[in-house]
Amino acid sequence: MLKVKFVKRLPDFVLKVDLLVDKEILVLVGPSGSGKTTVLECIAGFQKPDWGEIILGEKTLFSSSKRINLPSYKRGIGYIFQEYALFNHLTVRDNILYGVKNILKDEKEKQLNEILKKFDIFHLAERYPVQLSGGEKQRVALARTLITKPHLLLLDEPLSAMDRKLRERLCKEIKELHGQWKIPFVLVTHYQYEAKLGDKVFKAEKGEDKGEIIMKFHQSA
Ligand SMILES: Nc1ncnc2c1ncn2[C@@H]1O[C@H](COP(=O)(O)OP(=O)(O)OP(=O)(O)O)[C@@H](O)[C@H]1O
Repeated sequence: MLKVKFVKRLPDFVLKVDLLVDKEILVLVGPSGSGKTTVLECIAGFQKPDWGEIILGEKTLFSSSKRINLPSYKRGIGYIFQEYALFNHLTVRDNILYGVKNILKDEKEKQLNEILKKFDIFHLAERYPVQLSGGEKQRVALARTLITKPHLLLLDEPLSAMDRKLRERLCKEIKELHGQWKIPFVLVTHYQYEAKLGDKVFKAEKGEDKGEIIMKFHQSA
């Protein structure tokens, strides 16, 4: 279970977030600049809220009252960025192994082979990211993240660079993957069609409170 409740002052508005995510897919929808990436970055530990709490399972990731702010590498979170952020100078194999530390070489190879098979990218292991299609890059990015066994997966507009047909296929893949992994997924998008992936969909809504502009995410029916 992920509990997120925080306030963060941004240059143009105050972002107020209150979300509860079980082992389900939560989608945040909103126009450009509504604070979606900021929500993910606060959960991941790349940005700091001004006030509030972020709790994942039993672990407090952030608490303003308890003065806790775990660094991102201790949060056990996987993050899929907008453009996947693969390392272009590394092969698929080395991209995937990048985050796997402190385990024996044989075990590392075993985990690598398992994940390459699972994502149907075994044949791509020695290729570089520039030699991959958009869908293949997504699978490598997912494999790289999931090999670290995160307790939560954050996806920032994972399908925005794809054509419609591929988007539909990859939407399905994300849904299937979620069924296997059984951890909370939080996906942000400004496309309505990706919202159908969500067990819960929250939409950005602008309001006003005591003369201040507030941005909140409200659950849509
Ligand atoms: N590091 C930062 N410093 C100051 N302002 C920022 C910073 N990052 C984002 N902002 C501002 O915060 C607001 C929310 O940005 P954010 O990137 O979270 O929106 P978004 O909904 O993810 O947008 P998009 O869909 O375009 O990615 C914007 O007004 C943006 O200009």
